Amino acid sequence: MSPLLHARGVAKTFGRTRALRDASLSIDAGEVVAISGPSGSGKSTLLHCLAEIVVPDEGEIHYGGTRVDELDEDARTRLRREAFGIVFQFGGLVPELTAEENVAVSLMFRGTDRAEASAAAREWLERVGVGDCAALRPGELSGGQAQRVAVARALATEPAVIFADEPTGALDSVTGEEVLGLLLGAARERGATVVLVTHDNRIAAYADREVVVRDGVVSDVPAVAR
Ligand SMILES: Nc1ncnc2c1ncn2[C@@H]1O[C@H](COP(=O)(O)OP(=O)(O)OP(=O)(O)O)[C@@H](O)[C@H]1O
Repeated sequence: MSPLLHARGVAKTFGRTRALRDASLSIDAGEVVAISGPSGSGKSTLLHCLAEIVVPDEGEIHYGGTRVDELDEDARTRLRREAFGIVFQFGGLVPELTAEENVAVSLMFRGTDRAEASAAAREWLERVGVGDCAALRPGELSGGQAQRVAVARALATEPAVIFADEPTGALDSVTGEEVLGLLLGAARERGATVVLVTHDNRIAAYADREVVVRDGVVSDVPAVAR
């Protein structure tokens, strides 16, 4: 079986910084993979390349057997909206929108009408334990509440892959583990794939597999050879 996500020889430079030099990684459908490594080693850049947020300078990214790093911006945006859910360290919620609207918007981008999207958003907020925050804006939420809203937003579209960049990094350890538990519980229930960046060993231990980035290099044994 070919992997769901596959990076081969990916390199990315920002100005004079070589963020990634040679990253190769294969992820199977339904796997929960932690990307760990020292600060500045290129973890987030790798996640952003896999999630089609950043285009690599060299190398290839394949998703579902199709090469996706060469798609144009519109096609990559469509892929992100249709197949991916993304959780950032600080939530990345839109400050002007309420919690409910933040979640509903991701569904509306996919064509769900407003009433249905709002109802689904309220349901997801309930599921992650912040149903009573639906009418609040991100500035009125605690860090843990905001991150639960971000998790609801990422899960609401039922994506095939959830990318999470230090999703618990801004939270205390108990809240962080609760938020991670919600994210992984919902993902595993649906057989979704999760790619999680973390520098925290305790968080990485929740994954099926951990890959380490060092100085922009990742070497990973393809799933078929393990
Ligand atoms: N948009 C950017 N512009 C300029 N430099 C960047 C950009 N993104 C990343 N870098 C640089 O690339 C290198 C790798 O960054 P990256 O964020 O991928 O590392 P990381 O392993 O996720 O780090 P951390 O654990 O500290 O978040 C760093 O030196 C960083 O400063």
